[in-house]
Amino acid sequence: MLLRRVYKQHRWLASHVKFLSTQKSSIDIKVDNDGIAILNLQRPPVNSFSMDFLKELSKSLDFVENNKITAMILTSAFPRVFSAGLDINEVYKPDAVRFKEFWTTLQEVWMKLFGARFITAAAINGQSPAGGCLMAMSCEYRVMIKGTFTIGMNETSLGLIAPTWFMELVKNTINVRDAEYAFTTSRMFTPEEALKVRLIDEIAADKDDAIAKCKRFIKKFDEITPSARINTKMKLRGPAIKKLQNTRQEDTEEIYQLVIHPDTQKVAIFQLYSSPVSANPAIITGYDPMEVCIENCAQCKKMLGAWFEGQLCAESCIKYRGKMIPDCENYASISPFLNKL
Ligand SMILES: CC/C=C\C/C=C\C/C=C\C/C=C/C(=O)SCCNC(=O)CCNC(=O)[C@H](O)C(C)(C)COP(=O)(O)OP(=O)(O)OC[C@H]1O[C@@H](n2cnc3c(N)ncnc32)[C@H](O)[C@@H]1OP(=O)(O)O
Repeated sequence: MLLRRVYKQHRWLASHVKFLSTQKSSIDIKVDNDGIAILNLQRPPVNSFSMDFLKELSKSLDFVENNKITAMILTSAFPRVFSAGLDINEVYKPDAVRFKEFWTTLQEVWMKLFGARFITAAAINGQSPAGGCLMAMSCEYRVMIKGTFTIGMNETSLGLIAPTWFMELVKNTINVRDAEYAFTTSRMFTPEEALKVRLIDEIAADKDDAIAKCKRFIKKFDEITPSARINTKMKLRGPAIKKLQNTRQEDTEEIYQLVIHPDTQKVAIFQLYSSPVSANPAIITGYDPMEVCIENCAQCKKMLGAWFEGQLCAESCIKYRGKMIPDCENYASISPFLNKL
């Protein structure tokens, strides 16, 4: 078998991957007996893409490429989340220089993953919104585990517009009508729904089964001449990569302008302060009533959970420019946002 022969050549890799699998590493790489690299993403808590994480991912992809490993499976070490997409901390009040470096790194990682010469598959073992979905979509095959998890492009709900190259990728994977509907409405798909529109290729019972199904896909190439596979993939994917290569600066500038827009920032702050750990009004830098208002909404959401309509509260902060700040312990001030569960 072709893959077995390749594995023999790369048996030594098992002992050489340690440098990428130190305790500090956010990506654990293991090369299995068939010579397939399994990348377990393990950046707590939700594998969100920070600049450092993207750089590590970039190095990991180089490692797979440079060692002529035939195939790679991307998965998550966490039981409920594949990846939460962009790290909100990179989006909230961004420094222009850092953000542009961040986005350039993201473009680079995407081009490496999408244009990888090795076979790529994603074992999606948990939630996969926005950037998490893009990462999976950039692979050649997707298997998602059944359960209450969802996958999709929820950028518009955050006030963001997905980059053109992501839209093109989705349009080339599912049909244009489904893509437009999903992008504009921020629709999140259950595994069954995702399979129906071909956003994913298979559903698995659990992570092991998802990896086994990815391997079954990879095995199909045992019977195919490697150069024919690679050149075909490059012919199909090359134009999209070239297009981004020619427009990288405009793409970065466009996203930066979008990210610093006040409406996007309000959503970003709501997401950030929705965390029980970081919800701390004392952290506020300067007194912006709208900012205080949104932080309080996040605080109340954490206290009251499903009873409280956090997003509605945040929208009201924006609408009334922070003139009516909710106090979680004052029923009158929060009653418009309490639902009737
Ligand atoms: C190869 C190319 C690779 C990548 C391409 C990437 C992007 C480029 C393309 C398109 C644009 C993309 C835009 C985005 O990705 S914007 C980000 C969109 N993400 C979200 O909206 C996800 C928000 N999070 C959630 O919905 C849930 O957290 C999630 C379903 C992921 C998990 O829910 P769960 O109930 O299990 O956990 P939580 O209590 O909600 O969260 C735990 C913990 O994690 C923190 N968290 C969650 N999401 C993020 C994030 N995106 N960034 C940073 N931190 C995040 C959350 O605050 C909690 O923190 P703590 O309370 O401190 O534990």
